Amino acid sequence: MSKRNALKEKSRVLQLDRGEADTTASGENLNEVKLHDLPLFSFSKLANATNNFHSANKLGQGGFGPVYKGEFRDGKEIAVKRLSKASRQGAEEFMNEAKVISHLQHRNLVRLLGCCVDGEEKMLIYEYMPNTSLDVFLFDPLKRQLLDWRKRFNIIEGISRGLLYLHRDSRPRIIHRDLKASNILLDEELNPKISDFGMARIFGGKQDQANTIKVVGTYGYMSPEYAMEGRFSEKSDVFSFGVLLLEIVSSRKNTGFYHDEQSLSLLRYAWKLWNENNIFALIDPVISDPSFHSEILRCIQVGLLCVQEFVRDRPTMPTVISMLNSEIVDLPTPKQPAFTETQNALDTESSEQIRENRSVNYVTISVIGGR
Ligand SMILES: Nc1ncnc2c1ncn2[C@@H]1O[C@H](COP(=O)(O)OP(=O)(O)OP(=O)(O)O)[C@@H](O)[C@H]1O
Repeated sequence: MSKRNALKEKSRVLQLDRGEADTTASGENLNEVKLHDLPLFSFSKLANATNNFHSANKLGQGGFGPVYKGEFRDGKEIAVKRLSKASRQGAEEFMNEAKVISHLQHRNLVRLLGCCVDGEEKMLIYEYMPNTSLDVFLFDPLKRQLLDWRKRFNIIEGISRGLLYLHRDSRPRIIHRDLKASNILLDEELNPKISDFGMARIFGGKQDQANTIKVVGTYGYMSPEYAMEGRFSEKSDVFSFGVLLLEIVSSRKNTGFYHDEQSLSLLRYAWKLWNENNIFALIDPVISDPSFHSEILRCIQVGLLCVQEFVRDRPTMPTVISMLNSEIVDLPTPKQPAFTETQNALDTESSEQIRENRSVNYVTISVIGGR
């Protein structure tokens, strides 16, 4: 390799400067990510685009640092995630995100436009999503009225297609592990894009499940086998998708939702209504036009199938899509969802403790895994 090419190659390697390298069992260096074909942006270009990372340009704060809105001279808008130097966890997620998303391209995944590596500075540059994230619409009394049923169904379909791509069509295959409303970004036409791959895992060859003692994810969206045993697979993402689907239909958060004096999670409430033959009561009145009822009911039933307690009972994403499109006409009757029978560890006061342990939006529940 010529000196010039070697230099170019070096600049395409993101490195964490923290002494000894962490490696995987196969010897892969986790502190180094090779970003072939990913455009590099200079620090000065990004500083210009974001008005020197001005606080007025700040879109929010994620697990690995602030996110800024920027605009290039030609008018192209971007979102810049800047790795904050303080957080080691953030640095790991940053490297993971760069590694995972630089391989992916799908219209329902947020697009990574490039990166910046300049001394201590590390940034990832994304297409800008003017409507921010789904939670901002869904859980706001005024904004949710902008989401009629057609738009919501389009969002459900888009997320399911993005997830199908990750599970079955992308190379390598990906388990997202943190699917939730705040990780679904919306473009100008409210089309959904799955984002935040900081916790995603790459699955090789025929691998269909993995274990971890470090459970990362978000309270309310994690499947029982993942939250309690650290076991994750396509089906743990399917569980999160089911929670998300029920949230989209009801405009209610799975967590922090209380019905009457009893505290019921959304899953419990949905299951109660299902058993009382009163499932239409779950539908957000904003979308409750009787002409859509059969389509909405189908979506609720798919959602309930996805959140079933046992992994084997939950559908895969190809089946979910066939069910949503009515290619499968007769849907199975859902069995009991997870976290609905007894007061579960994730559903009682101990969840308060878990919430307190949350750093921004994720939890580390290694205790529940029973090391
Ligand atoms: N491409 C983008 N376009 C517009 N806004 C974005 C974009 N990416 C992120 N944001 C906004 O920036 C904020 C932080 O995003 P980020 O993905 O870093 O963290 P998060 O998902 O909110 O939290 P966590 O990383 O803890 O899960 C969010 O409020 C999101 O709405």
